Amino acid sequence: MIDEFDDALALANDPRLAPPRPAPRAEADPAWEAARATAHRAVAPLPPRRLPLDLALGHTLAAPLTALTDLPAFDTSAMDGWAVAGPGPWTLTCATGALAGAPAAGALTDGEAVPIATGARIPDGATAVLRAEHGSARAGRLTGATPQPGADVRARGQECRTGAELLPARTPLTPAALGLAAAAGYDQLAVRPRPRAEVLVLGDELLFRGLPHDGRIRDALGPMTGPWLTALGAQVLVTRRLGDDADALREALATSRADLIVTTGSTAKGPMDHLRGVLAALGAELLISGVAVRPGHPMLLAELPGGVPLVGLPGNPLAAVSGLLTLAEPLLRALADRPPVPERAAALTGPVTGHPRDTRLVPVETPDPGGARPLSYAGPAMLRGIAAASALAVIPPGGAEARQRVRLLDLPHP
Ligand SMILES: Nc1nc2c(c(=O)[nH]1)N[C@H]1C(S)=C(S)[C@@H](COP(=O)(O)OP(=O)(O)OC[C@H]3O[C@@H](n4cnc5c(N)ncnc54)[C@H](O)[C@@H]3O)O[C@H]1N2
Ligand code: MOO
Repeated sequence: MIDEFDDALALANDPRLAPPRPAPRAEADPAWEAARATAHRAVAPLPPRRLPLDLALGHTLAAPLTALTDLPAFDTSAMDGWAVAGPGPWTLTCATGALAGAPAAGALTDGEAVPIATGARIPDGATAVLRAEHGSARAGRLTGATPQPGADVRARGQECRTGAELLPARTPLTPAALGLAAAAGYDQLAVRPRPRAEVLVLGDELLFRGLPHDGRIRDALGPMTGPWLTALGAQVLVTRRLGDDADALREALATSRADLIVTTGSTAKGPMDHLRGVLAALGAELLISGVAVRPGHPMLLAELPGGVPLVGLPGNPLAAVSGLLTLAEPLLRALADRPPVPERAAALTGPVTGHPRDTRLVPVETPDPGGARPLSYAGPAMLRGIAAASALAVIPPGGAEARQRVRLLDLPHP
Protein backbone atom coordinates (compact mmCIF):
# COMPACT_ATOMS: atom_id res chain seq x y z
CA MET A 1 0.00 0.00 0.00
CA ILE A 2 2.95 2.29 0.68
CA ASP A 3 3.60 2.38 -3.06
CA GLU A 4 0.25 3.98 -3.71
CA PHE A 5 0.97 6.65 -1.13
CA ASP A 6 4.41 7.29 -2.51
CA ASP A 7 2.86 7.58 -5.95
CA ALA A 8 0.34 9.99 -4.56
CA LEU A 9 3.05 12.08 -2.93
CA ALA A 10 5.17 11.96 -6.06
CA LEU A 11 2.20 13.07 -8.08
CA ALA A 12 1.46 15.89 -5.69
CA ASN A 13 5.12 16.93 -5.78
CA ASP A 14 5.43 16.72 -9.55
CA PRO A 15 6.69 20.16 -10.55
CA ARG A 16 4.76 19.86 -13.82
CA LEU A 17 1.54 19.76 -11.79
CA ALA A 18 2.51 22.46 -9.30
CA PRO A 19 0.91 25.80 -10.00
CA PRO A 20 3.40 28.33 -11.34
CA ARG A 21 4.51 30.94 -8.85
CA PRO A 22 5.11 34.19 -10.66
CA ALA A 23 6.98 36.77 -8.66
CA PRO A 24 4.30 38.82 -6.90
CA ARG A 25 5.48 42.37 -6.44
CA ALA A 26 3.93 45.43 -4.83
CA GLU A 27 0.85 47.01 -6.28
CA ALA A 28 -0.61 50.17 -4.74
CA ASP A 29 -4.38 50.14 -4.14
CA PRO A 30 -5.21 47.50 -6.75
CA ALA A 31 -8.80 46.87 -7.70
CA TRP A 32 -10.58 44.36 -5.51
CA GLU A 33 -10.44 41.43 -7.99
CA ALA A 34 -6.79 42.12 -8.74
CA ALA A 35 -5.98 42.12 -5.01
CA ARG A 36 -7.63 38.73 -4.59
CA ALA A 37 -5.67 37.36 -7.53
CA THR A 38 -2.41 38.77 -6.14
CA ALA A 39 -3.10 37.15 -2.76
CA HIS A 40 -3.79 33.81 -4.46
CA ARG A 41 -0.53 34.00 -6.43
CA ALA A 42 1.54 35.17 -3.48
CA VAL A 43 2.12 31.68 -2.03
CA ALA A 44 2.80 28.16 -3.24
CA PRO A 45 0.82 25.21 -1.87
CA LEU A 46 2.26 23.71 1.33
CA PRO A 47 4.25 20.51 0.76
CA PRO A 48 2.14 17.34 1.02
CA ARG A 49 2.32 15.07 4.06
CA ARG A 50 1.09 11.61 4.83
CA LEU A 51 -1.41 11.42 7.68
CA PRO A 52 -3.35 8.56 9.25
CA LEU A 53 -7.05 8.72 8.44
CA ASP A 54 -8.07 9.76 11.94
CA LEU A 55 -5.90 12.89 11.70
CA ALA A 56 -6.79 13.82 8.11
CA LEU A 57 -10.12 15.60 8.70
CA GLY A 58 -10.12 19.13 7.24
CA HIS A 59 -6.92 18.70 5.26
CA THR A 60 -6.95 18.58 1.44
CA LEU A 61 -6.31 15.56 -0.78
CA ALA A 62 -2.87 15.99 -2.36
CA ALA A 63 -3.56 13.43 -5.09
CA PRO A 64 -6.64 11.71 -6.49
CA LEU A 65 -8.21 9.11 -4.20
CA THR A 66 -8.18 5.93 -6.26
CA ALA A 67 -9.86 2.77 -5.07
CA LEU A 68 -7.44 0.20 -3.64
CA THR A 69 -10.18 -2.45 -3.90
CA ASP A 70 -13.41 -3.19 -5.70
CA LEU A 71 -16.43 -1.89 -3.79
CA PRO A 72 -18.16 -3.98 -2.68
CA ALA A 73 -15.07 -6.16 -2.50
CA PHE A 74 -17.21 -9.28 -3.02
CA ASP A 75 -20.86 -10.05 -3.85
CA THR A 76 -22.86 -9.31 -0.73
CA SER A 77 -26.44 -9.63 0.41
CA ALA A 78 -28.43 -6.39 0.57
CA MET A 79 -31.01 -7.91 2.93
CA ASP A 80 -31.45 -10.36 5.80
CA GLY A 81 -33.06 -13.56 4.48
CA TRP A 82 -31.79 -16.54 2.51
CA ALA A 83 -29.35 -16.93 -0.34
CA VAL A 84 -31.18 -19.20 -2.78
CA ALA A 85 -30.06 -21.13 -5.84
CA GLY A 86 -32.56 -21.51 -8.69
CA PRO A 87 -36.35 -21.65 -8.27
CA GLY A 88 -38.01 -22.62 -4.95
CA PRO A 89 -38.93 -24.37 -2.82
CA TRP A 90 -35.45 -24.91 -1.43
CA THR A 91 -33.70 -27.23 0.98
CA LEU A 92 -31.79 -25.40 3.72
CA THR A 93 -28.23 -26.71 3.72
CA CYS A 94 -27.17 -25.14 7.00
CA ALA A 95 -29.05 -23.65 9.95
CA THR A 96 -26.69 -20.82 10.96
CA GLY A 97 -25.96 -19.67 7.40
CA ALA A 98 -23.80 -16.81 6.18
CA LEU A 99 -23.06 -13.95 8.56
CA ALA A 100 -21.50 -10.57 7.75
CA GLY A 101 -17.76 -10.68 8.31
CA ALA A 102 -17.56 -14.48 8.11
CA PRO A 103 -16.16 -16.56 5.25
CA ALA A 104 -18.73 -17.45 2.58
CA ALA A 105 -21.06 -20.38 3.27
CA GLY A 106 -20.45 -23.50 1.18
CA ALA A 107 -21.44 -23.46 -2.49
CA LEU A 108 -25.11 -24.02 -3.32
CA THR A 109 -26.64 -26.01 -6.12
CA ASP A 110 -30.12 -25.36 -7.59
CA GLY A 111 -32.85 -26.03 -5.07
CA GLU A 112 -30.64 -25.20 -2.09
CA ALA A 113 -30.71 -22.19 0.21
CA VAL A 114 -28.87 -20.90 3.24
CA PRO A 115 -29.80 -18.16 5.76
CA ILE A 116 -27.88 -14.97 5.06
CA ALA A 117 -27.38 -11.64 6.85
CA THR A 118 -27.17 -8.17 5.26
CA GLY A 119 -23.56 -7.60 4.20
CA ALA A 120 -22.59 -11.30 4.22
CA ARG A 121 -20.81 -12.84 1.24
CA ILE A 122 -23.08 -14.50 -1.31
CA PRO A 123 -22.16 -18.19 -1.51
CA ASP A 124 -21.06 -19.58 -4.86
CA GLY A 125 -23.97 -20.93 -6.85
CA ALA A 126 -26.58 -18.62 -5.24
CA THR A 127 -28.74 -16.80 -7.79
CA ALA A 128 -30.61 -14.31 -5.56
CA VAL A 129 -31.55 -13.36 -2.02
CA LEU A 130 -35.06 -14.03 -0.69
CA ARG A 131 -35.92 -11.44 1.97
CA ALA A 132 -36.81 -12.78 5.43
CA GLU A 133 -40.30 -11.27 5.19
CA HIS A 134 -40.95 -13.01 1.85
CA GLY A 135 -40.17 -16.61 2.84
CA SER A 136 -40.95 -19.20 5.46
CA ALA A 137 -38.57 -21.86 6.75
CA ARG A 138 -39.87 -25.03 8.41
CA ALA A 139 -38.20 -28.35 9.07
CA GLY A 140 -35.25 -27.66 6.78
CA ARG A 141 -37.43 -26.42 3.89
CA LEU A 142 -37.80 -22.87 2.61
CA THR A 143 -40.86 -21.71 0.67
CA GLY A 144 -41.64 -18.38 -0.96
CA ALA A 145 -41.95 -16.74 -4.37
CA THR A 146 -38.78 -17.23 -6.40
CA PRO A 147 -36.89 -13.90 -6.52
CA GLN A 148 -35.62 -12.49 -9.80
CA PRO A 149 -32.03 -13.59 -10.52
CA GLY A 150 -29.68 -11.15 -8.79
CA ALA A 151 -32.42 -9.75 -6.52
CA ASP A 152 -31.01 -8.10 -3.38
CA VAL A 153 -27.46 -9.03 -4.32
CA ARG A 154 -24.90 -6.20 -4.29
CA ALA A 155 -22.52 -7.27 -7.01
CA ARG A 156 -18.78 -6.96 -6.48
CA GLY A 157 -17.51 -3.71 -8.03
CA GLN A 158 -20.99 -2.17 -8.21
CA GLU A 159 -19.73 1.10 -6.70
CA CYS A 160 -16.19 1.01 -8.13
CA ARG A 161 -13.45 -1.16 -9.53
CA THR A 162 -9.90 -1.14 -8.17
CA GLY A 163 -8.06 1.87 -9.57
CA ALA A 164 -11.17 3.97 -10.21
CA GLU A 165 -10.83 7.65 -9.24
CA LEU A 166 -13.19 8.23 -6.33
CA LEU A 167 -12.30 11.85 -5.56
CA PRO A 168 -10.05 14.28 -7.41
CA ALA A 169 -6.97 15.87 -5.88
CA ARG A 170 -7.70 19.14 -4.04
CA THR A 171 -10.87 17.78 -2.43
CA PRO A 172 -11.34 18.86 1.20
CA LEU A 173 -11.38 15.86 3.51
CA THR A 174 -14.87 15.87 4.97
CA PRO A 175 -16.16 13.12 7.27
CA ALA A 176 -17.75 11.39 4.26
CA ALA A 177 -14.51 11.57 2.26
CA LEU A 178 -12.70 9.88 5.17
CA GLY A 179 -15.38 7.17 5.27
CA LEU A 180 -14.96 6.59 1.54
CA ALA A 181 -11.17 6.45 1.88
CA ALA A 182 -11.46 3.85 4.66
CA ALA A 183 -13.94 1.75 2.65
CA ALA A 184 -11.61 1.94 -0.33
CA GLY A 185 -8.75 0.49 1.70
CA TYR A 186 -6.71 3.48 2.88
CA ASP A 187 -4.97 3.67 6.27
CA GLN A 188 -3.17 6.94 5.47
CA LEU A 189 -3.66 9.73 2.98
CA ALA A 190 -1.36 12.14 1.18
CA VAL A 191 -2.71 15.57 2.12
CA ARG A 192 -1.95 19.24 1.82
CA PRO A 193 -2.11 20.20 5.47
CA ARG A 194 -4.42 22.86 6.82
CA PRO A 195 -2.31 26.04 6.82
CA ARG A 196 -1.31 26.97 10.38
CA ALA A 197 -2.40 30.50 11.18
CA GLU A 198 -1.54 32.84 14.03
CA VAL A 199 -3.71 35.83 14.93
CA LEU A 200 -2.11 38.90 16.50
CA VAL A 201 -4.62 41.38 17.96
CA LEU A 202 -3.11 44.86 18.16
CA GLY A 203 -4.38 47.87 20.08
CA ASP A 204 -3.85 49.29 23.58
CA GLU A 205 -7.47 50.44 23.71
CA LEU A 206 -8.81 46.90 23.82
CA LEU A 207 -10.43 45.20 26.79
CA PHE A 208 -10.95 41.47 26.92
CA ARG A 209 -13.74 41.37 29.51
CA GLY A 210 -16.39 43.59 31.01
CA LEU A 211 -17.87 46.87 29.78
CA PRO A 212 -16.15 49.64 27.81
CA HIS A 213 -14.78 52.36 30.07
CA ASP A 214 -12.35 55.29 30.02
CA GLY A 215 -12.12 55.32 26.22
CA ARG A 216 -11.37 51.62 26.05
CA ILE A 217 -13.52 49.15 24.10
CA ARG A 218 -13.99 45.39 23.95
CA ASP A 219 -11.91 43.41 21.47
CA ALA A 220 -14.42 42.29 18.84
CA LEU A 221 -11.87 40.93 16.36
CA GLY A 222 -10.14 38.33 18.53
CA PRO A 223 -13.37 36.35 19.00
CA MET A 224 -14.23 36.30 15.29
CA THR A 225 -10.95 36.21 13.39
CA GLY A 226 -9.72 32.81 14.64
CA PRO A 227 -13.04 31.02 14.10
CA TRP A 228 -13.43 32.51 10.63
CA LEU A 229 -9.90 31.47 9.68
CA THR A 230 -10.74 27.98 10.92
CA ALA A 231 -13.87 27.97 8.78
CA LEU A 232 -11.76 29.07 5.81
CA GLY A 233 -9.55 26.00 6.26
CA ALA A 234 -6.79 27.18 8.61
CA GLN A 235 -5.55 25.52 11.76
CA VAL A 236 -5.35 28.43 14.20
CA LEU A 237 -2.36 27.93 16.45
CA VAL A 238 -3.01 30.87 18.75
CA THR A 239 -4.66 34.28 19.06
CA ARG A 240 -2.29 36.65 20.86
CA ARG A 241 -3.04 40.11 22.26
CA LEU A 242 -0.05 42.34 21.78
CA GLY A 243 -1.37 45.84 22.53
CA ASP A 244 0.46 48.57 20.62
CA ASP A 245 3.90 47.32 21.60
CA ALA A 246 6.19 47.47 18.54
CA ASP A 247 8.87 45.32 20.20
CA ALA A 248 6.37 42.61 21.09
CA LEU A 249 5.06 42.69 17.52
CA ARG A 250 8.56 42.44 16.04
CA GLU A 251 9.37 39.53 18.33
CA ALA A 252 6.10 37.76 17.50
CA LEU A 253 6.67 38.11 13.75
CA ALA A 254 10.29 37.03 13.94
CA THR A 255 9.57 33.89 15.96
CA SER A 256 6.24 32.72 14.53
CA ARG A 257 5.97 29.11 13.31
CA ALA A 258 2.76 29.75 11.36
CA ASP A 259 2.19 29.44 7.60
CA LEU A 260 0.08 32.61 7.70
CA ILE A 261 0.04 35.49 10.17
CA VAL A 262 -3.05 37.67 10.49
CA THR A 263 -2.91 40.92 12.42
CA THR A 264 -5.86 43.11 13.39
CA GLY A 265 -5.66 46.90 13.57
CA SER A 266 -2.69 49.18 13.03
CA THR A 267 -2.93 49.15 9.22
CA ALA A 268 -3.43 52.92 8.94
CA LYS A 269 -1.06 55.68 9.83
CA GLY A 270 -2.25 56.72 13.30
CA PRO A 271 0.21 57.63 16.06
CA MET A 272 0.13 54.09 17.53
CA ASP A 273 0.01 52.17 14.23
CA HIS A 274 3.34 50.30 14.35
CA LEU A 275 2.59 47.51 11.90
CA ARG A 276 4.06 49.06 8.77
CA GLY A 277 7.14 50.28 10.64
CA VAL A 278 7.79 46.87 12.14
CA LEU A 279 7.33 45.17 8.77
CA ALA A 280 9.81 47.57 7.19
CA ALA A 281 12.32 47.08 10.03
CA LEU A 282 12.12 43.31 9.57
CA GLY A 283 12.74 43.63 5.84
CA ALA A 284 9.28 42.35 4.88
CA GLU A 285 8.05 43.05 1.39
CA LEU A 286 4.69 44.78 1.03
CA LEU A 287 2.84 42.97 -1.74
CA ILE A 288 -0.41 44.89 -1.28
CA SER A 289 -0.67 48.19 0.53
CA GLY A 290 -4.32 49.14 0.42
CA VAL A 291 -7.11 47.81 -1.81
CA ALA A 292 -9.79 49.74 -3.69
CA VAL A 293 -12.57 48.28 -1.56
CA ARG A 294 -14.90 49.78 1.08
CA PRO A 295 -14.74 49.10 3.90
CA GLY A 296 -11.26 47.83 4.46
CA HIS A 297 -9.18 49.89 2.06
CA PRO A 298 -6.11 50.08 4.36
CA MET A 299 -5.76 46.26 4.40
CA LEU A 300 -2.31 44.97 3.51
CA LEU A 301 -0.44 41.85 2.48
CA ALA A 302 3.26 41.42 3.20
CA GLU A 303 5.80 38.67 2.79
CA LEU A 304 8.07 38.22 5.81
CA PRO A 305 11.75 37.50 5.14
CA GLY A 306 11.21 33.73 5.63
CA GLY A 307 8.48 33.75 2.96
CA VAL A 308 5.55 33.63 5.39
CA PRO A 309 2.62 35.83 4.28
CA LEU A 310 1.08 38.35 6.66
CA VAL A 311 -2.42 39.76 6.20
CA GLY A 312 -3.04 43.04 8.00
CA LEU A 313 -6.77 43.39 8.73
CA PRO A 314 -7.94 46.95 9.45
CA GLY A 315 -9.20 47.59 12.96
CA ASN A 316 -12.77 48.61 12.11
CA PRO A 317 -14.69 45.34 12.49
CA LEU A 318 -16.50 45.25 9.14
CA ALA A 319 -13.28 46.36 7.45
CA ALA A 320 -11.57 43.36 9.06
CA VAL A 321 -14.17 40.98 7.63
CA SER A 322 -13.63 42.59 4.25
CA GLY A 323 -9.89 41.91 4.61
CA LEU A 324 -10.49 38.31 5.62
CA LEU A 325 -12.55 37.55 2.52
CA THR A 326 -10.44 39.68 0.18
CA LEU A 327 -6.93 38.55 1.18
CA ALA A 328 -6.96 35.71 3.74
CA GLU A 329 -9.46 33.53 1.86
CA PRO A 330 -7.49 33.32 -1.43
CA LEU A 331 -4.21 32.92 0.47
CA LEU A 332 -5.53 30.00 2.51
CA ARG A 333 -6.98 28.43 -0.61
CA ALA A 334 -3.62 28.71 -2.37
CA LEU A 335 -1.67 27.32 0.61
CA ALA A 336 -4.01 24.32 0.85
CA ASP A 337 -4.25 24.03 -2.97
CA ARG A 338 -8.04 24.17 -2.87
CA PRO A 339 -10.02 25.07 -5.99
CA PRO A 340 -11.93 28.35 -6.12
CA VAL A 341 -15.29 28.45 -4.40
CA PRO A 342 -18.02 28.41 -7.10
CA GLU A 343 -19.30 31.93 -7.67
CA ARG A 344 -22.78 32.74 -6.45
CA ALA A 345 -24.95 35.68 -7.45
CA ALA A 346 -28.30 36.99 -6.31
CA ALA A 347 -30.68 39.85 -7.16
CA LEU A 348 -30.63 42.77 -4.70
CA THR A 349 -34.01 43.49 -3.09
CA GLY A 350 -33.21 47.22 -3.06
CA PRO A 351 -30.71 49.68 -4.50
CA VAL A 352 -27.26 50.00 -2.93
CA THR A 353 -25.24 53.19 -3.13
CA GLY A 354 -21.80 52.60 -4.52
CA HIS A 355 -18.41 54.18 -3.96
CA PRO A 356 -17.42 56.24 -7.01
CA ARG A 357 -14.23 54.27 -7.69
CA ASP A 358 -14.01 51.37 -5.24
CA THR A 359 -15.85 48.08 -4.86
CA ARG A 360 -18.16 47.94 -1.83
CA LEU A 361 -18.77 44.83 0.26
CA VAL A 362 -22.18 45.02 1.89
CA PRO A 363 -23.65 42.58 4.44
CA VAL A 364 -26.79 40.92 3.09
CA GLU A 365 -29.16 38.24 4.20
CA THR A 366 -30.35 35.72 1.65
CA PRO A 367 -33.71 34.46 2.88
CA ASP A 368 -34.45 32.93 -0.51
CA PRO A 369 -31.71 31.57 -2.78
CA GLY A 370 -32.10 34.11 -5.59
CA GLY A 371 -32.38 37.28 -3.49
CA ALA A 372 -30.06 39.37 -1.33
CA ARG A 373 -31.42 41.92 1.15
CA PRO A 374 -28.93 44.60 2.20
CA LEU A 375 -28.78 44.95 5.97
CA SER A 376 -28.74 48.05 8.15
CA TYR A 377 -26.00 48.82 10.65
CA ALA A 378 -23.38 48.09 8.02
CA GLY A 379 -20.95 50.92 8.79
CA PRO A 380 -17.25 49.98 8.95
CA ALA A 381 -17.19 50.16 12.75
CA MET A 382 -20.46 48.26 13.20
CA LEU A 383 -21.19 44.62 13.87
CA ARG A 384 -24.98 44.31 13.90
CA GLY A 385 -25.25 44.04 10.12
CA ILE A 386 -22.52 41.45 9.69
CA ALA A 387 -23.78 39.41 12.64
CA ALA A 388 -27.17 39.05 10.90
CA ALA A 389 -25.65 38.48 7.45
CA SER A 390 -25.16 35.27 5.52
CA ALA A 391 -22.98 36.86 2.83
CA LEU A 392 -21.28 40.01 1.62
CA ALA A 393 -22.65 41.40 -1.64
CA VAL A 394 -20.02 42.72 -4.04
CA ILE A 395 -21.25 46.15 -5.19
CA PRO A 396 -19.37 47.46 -8.23
CA PRO A 397 -18.07 51.05 -8.29
CA GLY A 398 -21.01 53.38 -8.90
CA GLY A 399 -23.55 51.21 -7.07
CA ALA A 400 -26.26 48.73 -7.97
CA GLU A 401 -29.98 49.01 -8.73
CA ALA A 402 -32.78 47.07 -7.11
CA ARG A 403 -33.10 43.63 -8.76
CA GLN A 404 -29.57 43.86 -10.18
CA ARG A 405 -27.72 40.57 -9.80
CA VAL A 406 -24.53 40.92 -7.82
CA ARG A 407 -21.86 38.49 -6.73
CA LEU A 408 -22.08 37.10 -3.19
CA LEU A 409 -19.25 36.06 -0.90
CA ASP A 410 -20.70 33.57 1.54
CA LEU A 411 -19.59 34.08 5.12
CA PRO A 412 -17.79 30.93 6.19
CA HIS A 413 -19.52 28.83 8.83
CA PRO A 414 -17.47 27.01 11.45
N1 LIG B 1 -6.21 59.69 8.15
C1 LIG B 1 -6.80 58.54 7.91
N2 LIG B 1 -7.30 57.86 8.93
C2 LIG B 1 -7.91 56.70 8.71
C3 LIG B 1 -8.04 56.19 7.40
C4 LIG B 1 -7.49 56.93 6.35
O1 LIG B 1 -7.57 56.55 5.16
N3 LIG B 1 -6.86 58.10 6.65
N4 LIG B 1 -8.71 55.04 7.20
C5 LIG B 1 -9.69 54.67 8.18
C6 LIG B 1 -10.14 53.35 7.94
S1 LIG B 1 -11.08 53.16 6.56
C7 LIG B 1 -9.91 52.32 8.80
S2 LIG B 1 -10.64 50.81 8.55
C8 LIG B 1 -9.06 52.48 9.94
C9 LIG B 1 -8.01 51.39 9.96
O2 LIG B 1 -7.31 51.57 11.10
P1 LIG B 1 -6.24 50.58 11.67
O3 LIG B 1 -6.22 49.32 10.92
O4 LIG B 1 -4.99 51.29 11.82
O5 LIG B 1 -6.88 50.22 13.06
P2 LIG B 1 -6.83 51.06 14.40
O6 LIG B 1 -6.46 52.45 14.13
O7 LIG B 1 -6.06 50.28 15.35
O8 LIG B 1 -8.35 50.99 14.78
C10 LIG B 1 -9.36 51.53 13.97
C11 LIG B 1 -10.67 51.41 14.73
O9 LIG B 1 -10.96 50.04 14.97
C12 LIG B 1 -11.06 49.77 16.35
N5 LIG B 1 -10.48 48.44 16.63
C13 LIG B 1 -9.21 48.09 16.44
N6 LIG B 1 -9.04 46.82 16.84
C14 LIG B 1 -10.22 46.40 17.28
C15 LIG B 1 -10.65 45.19 17.85
N7 LIG B 1 -9.82 44.14 18.01
N8 LIG B 1 -11.95 45.09 18.24
C16 LIG B 1 -12.80 46.14 18.08
N9 LIG B 1 -12.43 47.32 17.54
C17 LIG B 1 -11.15 47.45 17.16
C18 LIG B 1 -10.27 50.86 17.00
O10 LIG B 1 -10.62 51.04 18.33
C19 LIG B 1 -10.60 52.04 16.12
O11 LIG B 1 -11.86 52.55 16.45
O12 LIG B 1 -8.38 53.71 9.94
C20 LIG B 1 -9.21 54.82 9.60
N10 LIG B 1 -8.44 55.99 9.76
O1 MOO C 1 -12.58 51.13 5.03
MO1 MOO C 1 -12.43 51.43 6.75
O2 MOO C 1 -11.69 50.11 6.34
O3 MOO C 1 -13.88 52.18 6.26
O4 MOO C 1 -13.47 50.86 7.88
